[in-house]
Amino acid sequence: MVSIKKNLCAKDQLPTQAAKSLASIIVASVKNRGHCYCALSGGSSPKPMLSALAQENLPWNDVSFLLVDERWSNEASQQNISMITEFVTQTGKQNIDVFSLLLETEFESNLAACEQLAQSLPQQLDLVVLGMGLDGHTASLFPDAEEYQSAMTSSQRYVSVTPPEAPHRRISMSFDWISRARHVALYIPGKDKLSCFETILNQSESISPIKELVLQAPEKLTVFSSED
Ligand SMILES: O=C1O[C@H](COP(=O)(O)O)[C@@H](O)[C@H](O)[C@H]1O
Repeated sequence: MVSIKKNLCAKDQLPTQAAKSLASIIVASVKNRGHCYCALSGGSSPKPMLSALAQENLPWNDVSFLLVDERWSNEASQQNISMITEFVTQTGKQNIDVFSLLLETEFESNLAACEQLAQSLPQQLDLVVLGMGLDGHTASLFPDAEEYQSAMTSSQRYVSVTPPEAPHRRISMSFDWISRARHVALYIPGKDKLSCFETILNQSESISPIKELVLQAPEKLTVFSSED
């Protein structure tokens, strides 16, 4: 099996430790290239880590944040952008660059607007922070969605995905854009997510965007998790 970097620690230490590692990637990107483009995932797991990241001494005005994926919902509590807005508020800094994926009122024209926005950003992002659902999806690349294969092979930067089980239609970074990033962090706190990750990797027949990432870009990937 391919070897990947794994940062495992106690669950209560994970948010701070992961935030410190991600902060050093952000600082190095700004030092080397003058700016850092960082894509963040939604869901509930990253919240404590983002609160810790907000306390780091970062060159905030040289960082742009965008979303790995978004849920097509009118309810703010369901939208991934709410989590980033909260994170930015926690930094206490003004004028941090954040790109929303909720730009238009109709889904297809919104997707086109997201793509246009994404095309104005670098082809190689500096850092993409992924999460993972216990069904094995990452970003909004759901293996059981009809659009899965096209989302995995599309050269568009954002794609449309309709998960059959999970709520809301989604706008997701394509596998292609994710896998081009300089660094990809997979933030999966807790033993359930860690064991789901290991099962996916060990099952020869599993269809999974995470397995594809491990196979196609292992050198970019760092897994942050905990065994408790
Ligand atoms: O729906 C989503 O789920 C995953 C995992 O979320 P979590 O609540 O288990 O942390 C997330 O990475 C993704 O961005 C989100 O849209």
